[in-house]
Amino acid sequence: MNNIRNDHEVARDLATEAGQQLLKLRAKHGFDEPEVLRTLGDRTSHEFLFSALGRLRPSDPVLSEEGADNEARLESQRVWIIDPLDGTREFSESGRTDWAVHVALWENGELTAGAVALPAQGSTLSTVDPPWLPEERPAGQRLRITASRTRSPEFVQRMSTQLGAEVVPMGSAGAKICAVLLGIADIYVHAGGQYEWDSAAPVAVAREAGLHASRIDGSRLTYNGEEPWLPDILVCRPELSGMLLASIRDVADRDGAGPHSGE
Ligand SMILES: Nc1ncnc2c1ncn2[C@@H]1O[C@H](COP(=O)(O)O)[C@@H](OP(=O)(O)O)[C@H]1O
Ligand SMILES: [Mg+2]
Repeated sequence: MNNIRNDHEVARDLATEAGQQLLKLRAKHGFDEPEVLRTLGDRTSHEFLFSALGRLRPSDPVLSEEGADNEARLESQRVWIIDPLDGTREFSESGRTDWAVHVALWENGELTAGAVALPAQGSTLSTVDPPWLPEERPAGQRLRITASRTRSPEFVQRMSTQLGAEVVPMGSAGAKICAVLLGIADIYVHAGGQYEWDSAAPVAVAREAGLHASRIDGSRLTYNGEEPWLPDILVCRPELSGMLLASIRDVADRDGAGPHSGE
């Protein structure tokens, strides 16, 4: 890690290294005991990231899915928000590549750096060099909405019918936001529950690349709150956001689900 120069590179290198450790763990343990593999994966990655950040950025508190909350973060101007293993369920299933490691930096109210490692896809997307978004979607292509494989909001099906869109089920918030960044999907929508660490790093990269990222009522995603609960999110190409927010209002209100039904 001699080449670390700035926060963007710290995020990228640590997420990538944690991902390598997770790949080794999968290779060593196999998939016969998924519960054991999940627990080991969460713990190994958390311990690596927590101790590396403690060494490289000793003054910065860390908010982690796997760590006890550190109240110092509420007074700090810099906080690392990490999800050591996003898509834990998929990590423990043989052959799946939709799981990720998230490392983000929050400074004075904004996400300023972030990286999402997709170890089983052999890549890390980060604010060092965010992916380039094509200026336009290919003409005539059907919209593709990626949503949770296992906890997709009820309104996604109605939304896809209304928009004539295809639904692409996938695990991990990070993998889904990367799918939008890589042009595999056009939209990621989630509602009903999530935490800051599930979206902080991928949202940092998505914003840097020029994507829209907001709550599903169009309001700001805010991080390092007293409660790290951030239950819904929309990520998409910027020119789609107005139309999608209107569609969500329409389909989510129809059954009384409302944009913030998960809170
Ligand atoms: N209703 C809910 N409540 C809390 N967390 C949720 C949730 N739905 C999804 N998540 C979290 O969001 C991440 C992506 O979910 P999904 O794969 O279903 O899209 C997962 O993170 P972890 O894998 O880190 O636990 C999952 O736990
Ligand atoms: Mg997560």
